[in-house]
Amino acid sequence: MILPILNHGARELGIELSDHQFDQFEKYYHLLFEWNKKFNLTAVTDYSEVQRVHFLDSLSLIRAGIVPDGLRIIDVGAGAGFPGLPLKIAFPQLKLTLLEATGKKAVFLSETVAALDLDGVTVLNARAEDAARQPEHREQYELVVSRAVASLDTLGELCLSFCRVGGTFIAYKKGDIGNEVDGALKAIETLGGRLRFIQDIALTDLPDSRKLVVIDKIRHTSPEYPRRSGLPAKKPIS
Ligand SMILES: C[S@@+](CC[C@H](N)C(=O)[O-])C[C@H]1O[C@@H](n2cnc3c(N)ncnc32)[C@H](O)[C@@H]1O
Repeated sequence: MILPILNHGARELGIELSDHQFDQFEKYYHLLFEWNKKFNLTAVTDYSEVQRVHFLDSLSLIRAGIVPDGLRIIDVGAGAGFPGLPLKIAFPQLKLTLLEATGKKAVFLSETVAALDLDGVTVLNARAEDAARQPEHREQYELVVSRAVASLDTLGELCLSFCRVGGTFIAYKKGDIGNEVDGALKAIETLGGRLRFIQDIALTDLPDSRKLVVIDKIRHTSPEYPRRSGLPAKKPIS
């Protein structure tokens, strides 16, 4: 089964998917659709739209010049699995942690990982503020990704302490983010990061000004961060 929009967009990104990988995406779509009847996992359930705004958008990461295969990666606030799970399907060698605070979403993620027979995936039902203090997660990841979780200043605090020095944090964003990025520079610097660049996605099937904010981790994050649960969103570092 070939998902036509995903197929077209993946090729535009230079990603060649096998029949098995298309089958996994197809199964993922059906699980999302079925679970969404009982729990609100996503507002987007149309077959074409899921391929565009969930699957393809997730894979657009490689426009940042990073091929994630083999990397240790964490998706902070994974929700129904975006962008982490499409990346894992497309790049099976990566070692993925899906971090999600809401219990029922974490159950969906665990069941989907099992149904798709994916190995090397850990589902962590926790808040970022707590998980980032655990030694097995703190500064352990070469790549940290997050989409639609918080504004960049808050997100920096939730994400940068997972990233090892020399690693990369990539935030998926959309629209005019100039002010948001300017307002987050102090927080990023305080947390040991440095903005490298902002990459426009500009795919034929994703024309709505999506962007990747690419941040290098250049110094250790001070142990005082992240602050206790809720504070990064309530009082972003400024
Ligand atoms: C709008 S959803 C986006 C989900 C997914 N990343 C996507 O793009 O479809 C935000 C998710 O982040 C989770 N979240 C928010 N704050 C979090 C935190 N501090 N730690 C862990 N998860 C968090 C929420 O439970 C929710 O599932």
